[in-house]
Amino acid sequence: MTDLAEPPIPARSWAIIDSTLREGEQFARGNFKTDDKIEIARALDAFGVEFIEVTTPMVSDQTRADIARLTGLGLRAKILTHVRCHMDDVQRAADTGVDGLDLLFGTSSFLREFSHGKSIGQIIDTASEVIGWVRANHPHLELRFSAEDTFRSEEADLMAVYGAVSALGVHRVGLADTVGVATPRQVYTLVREVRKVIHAECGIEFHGHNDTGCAVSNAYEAIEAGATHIDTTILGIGERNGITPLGGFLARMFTFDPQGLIDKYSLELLPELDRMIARMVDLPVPWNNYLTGEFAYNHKAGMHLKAIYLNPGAYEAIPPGVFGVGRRIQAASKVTGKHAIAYRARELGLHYGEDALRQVTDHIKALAEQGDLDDEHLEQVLREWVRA
Ligand SMILES: CC(=O)SCCNC(=O)CCNC(=O)[C@H](O)C(C)(C)COP(=O)(O)OP(=O)(O)OC[C@H]1O[C@@H](n2cnc3c(N)ncnc32)[C@H](O)[C@@H]1OP(=O)(O)O
Ligand SMILES: O=C(O)CCC(=O)C(=O)O
Ligand SMILES: [Mg+2]
Repeated sequence: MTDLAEPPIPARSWAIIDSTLREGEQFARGNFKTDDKIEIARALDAFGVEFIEVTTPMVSDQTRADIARLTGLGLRAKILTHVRCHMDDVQRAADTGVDGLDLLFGTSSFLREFSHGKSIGQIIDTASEVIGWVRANHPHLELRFSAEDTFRSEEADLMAVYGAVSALGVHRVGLADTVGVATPRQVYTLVREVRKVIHAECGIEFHGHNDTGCAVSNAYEAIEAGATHIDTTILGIGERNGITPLGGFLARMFTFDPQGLIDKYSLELLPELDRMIARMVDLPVPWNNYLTGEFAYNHKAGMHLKAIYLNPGAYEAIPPGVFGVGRRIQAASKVTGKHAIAYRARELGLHYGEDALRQVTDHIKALAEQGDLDDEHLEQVLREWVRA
């Protein structure tokens, strides 16, 4: 028999930059107050993300004060602020107590024409002034430079910009799929190309929007190609329909390196994180959310249920308990089968012969044609059938 499973990829070293407190503030319903920000930062820290990205202090005095509160919490996670590659912004950001600055400058023709109006040469000149100033005056700060709208930028422009900022000594470069247009193959190829023009210790960060549904797979391909940092937000909140969700990304990575993830993160806290953000943005956790959605571990069809009772791994790629969630068995539907009914009956201390089991199963399937039965109704039918 042919084994269709891909061989596991070797464990790679990567870290999460959670941007719920930056990209998440750009979500339609994201407007976090000081206490919310503290709650989010503490929860992310308890979960174990390595970095927390916060909004630029240029937004307002309140935002600046909030950043100072967050940096004073003594969290284990490093706090980064996301700022334009501009002297005013970095001067304002440098003394907020953050561990690093995530600089960005749009390099696509869209952003060069309609956003900041600078040429590639001017971008490199400004980057050298800004990076030079930070390195001279705040050498402890971790520096990242990202070419916003990377995947609609010219490759030659990108290589010139990344090569220049790497030579100026940034710790990481960022590739941003700002409008969510990149394919996994494009991400893989570009990360490999960028690696060739940056210094050996320079990290590569990937930030992917989900407009075309590729945010998780693009993050995965970035890592495959050698990226070292992935941007996420809780529930994927962000501009438009958001970015790589923390839970979805971890689900993807768990299948390759379960123990690595268990060692690095408090995975069982994920449902609390998702519920916390759902509460703050006043929306439900989506029913089909990765791992924590209401039906993410619902099992219904008879063929599935037979196998699930014997070994849940038969129809689950990831054990739910690791992520602090439970499975739901929906035995009383028209798509159920005799094994599921027998199992539920045994749980209730009821036993049927083969014929009776077939009959009660068919009866339940017929009843369910009018709508699925809840567990109480199923129990009632099973008990009455035994008496009958
Ligand atoms: C894809 C992303 O998510 S990028 C991150 C987006 N984040 C934010 O916008 C953070 C929140 N933003 C804000 O609070 C405000 O936009 C501020 C404080 C940054 C700027 O506010 P304003 O001065 O009122 O400008 P406004 O927002 O209307 O326009 C953006 C300005 O940034 C400039 N700009 C855009 N990108 C860059 C860049 N990488 N470096 C320098 N300047 C830039 C634009 O040219 C424009 O300035 P201009 O009016 O001098 O041409
Ligand atoms: O700074 C970055 O790398 C990402 C900025 C951003 O949010 C985007 O391009 O979508
Ligand atoms: Mg973004």
